[in-house]
Amino acid sequence: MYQFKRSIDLKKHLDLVRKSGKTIGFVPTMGALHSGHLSLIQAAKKNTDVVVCSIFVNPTQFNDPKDFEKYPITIEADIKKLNDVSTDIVFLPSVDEMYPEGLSDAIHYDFGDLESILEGKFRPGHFQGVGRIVHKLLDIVQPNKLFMGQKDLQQCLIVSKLLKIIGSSTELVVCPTEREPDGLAMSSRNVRLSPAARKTAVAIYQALTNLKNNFGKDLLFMESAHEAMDSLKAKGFEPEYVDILALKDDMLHPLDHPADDHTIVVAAIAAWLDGVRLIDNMVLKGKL
Ligand SMILES: Nc1ncnc2c1ncn2[C@@H]1O[C@H](COP(=O)(O)OP(=O)(O)OP(=O)(O)O)[C@@H](O)[C@H]1O
Ligand SMILES: CC(C)(CO)[C@@H](O)C(=O)[O-]
Ligand code: BAL
Repeated sequence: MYQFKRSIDLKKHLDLVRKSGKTIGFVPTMGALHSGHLSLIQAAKKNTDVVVCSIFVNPTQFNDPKDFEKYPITIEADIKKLNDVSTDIVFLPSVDEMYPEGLSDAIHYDFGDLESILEGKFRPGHFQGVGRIVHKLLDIVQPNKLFMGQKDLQQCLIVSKLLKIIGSSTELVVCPTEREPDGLAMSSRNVRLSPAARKTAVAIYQALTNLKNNFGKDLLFMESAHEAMDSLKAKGFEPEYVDILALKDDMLHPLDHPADDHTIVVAAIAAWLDGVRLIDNMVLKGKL
């Protein structure tokens, strides 16, 4: 596996890859890799010739400095895991490499209403930071396909919008959420849960599954969401949102009327447990 720290070196290498007629798949990550990340690498390997994974804990997308400080870093183990699944290239830039202009000097992306709901509402500035770093990484890697996880569904929609804003021809491939055997969505932040909280954490998945099983049985979406919120609170969570939404035209809309046959319906949850913020979502109706 090739390792690059400088974008100029990675760019030169990828120019040669492109000249040889090979396609490039890209999996951006913040490291602390788990099987969810590795499933993205596998999808990229299936669909493209040369797979690039980046590991960069991007400071500009953290609205909470404590979250940034505590973000798990396991570089040696990450490199081993990437090697084990025969990743072609890992890109490990420094903050100075990615932000020579400094952290505060940012351009603004117009993501519209998508930026002010769900994650955007509770993590102000988060998606501007995601847009800024993904834009930079895309300029360096120029992949044919970009692989991202459904666990961060809103992030996928933001990146889809970013690709349009910057006129990129890269295709976004959204991959399914990998789960632990009990159903908890794999996430780098799970390692920060105490053993007791780790057991409780599965309630998020259970709440989503309940919403899915009950969807369509009545028209009381709001009530179902409130019940899910209350049951999470009773188990010791501090939920930020439990929302049921319609996915249309790369936008999530509040579902305030019965969904027609073509509408994709999604439930999304964010909740704090044991000082860790967990997110997950599930399609209740239709297919992404
Ligand atoms: N369980 C999962 N299944 C599939 N893809 C995932 C999963 N978890 C994360 N990803 C995807 O991996 C990519 C990198 O995500 P990231 O490095 O932030 O990991 P993470 O586990 O989501 O971390 P955290 O949940 O702590 O933010 C993103 O596209 C993300 O959606
Ligand atoms: C896309 C990303 C790598 C940008 O830093 C990050 O938000 C993530 O890991 O999901
Ligand atoms: N997995 C999305 C990136 C973040 O939580 O900052």
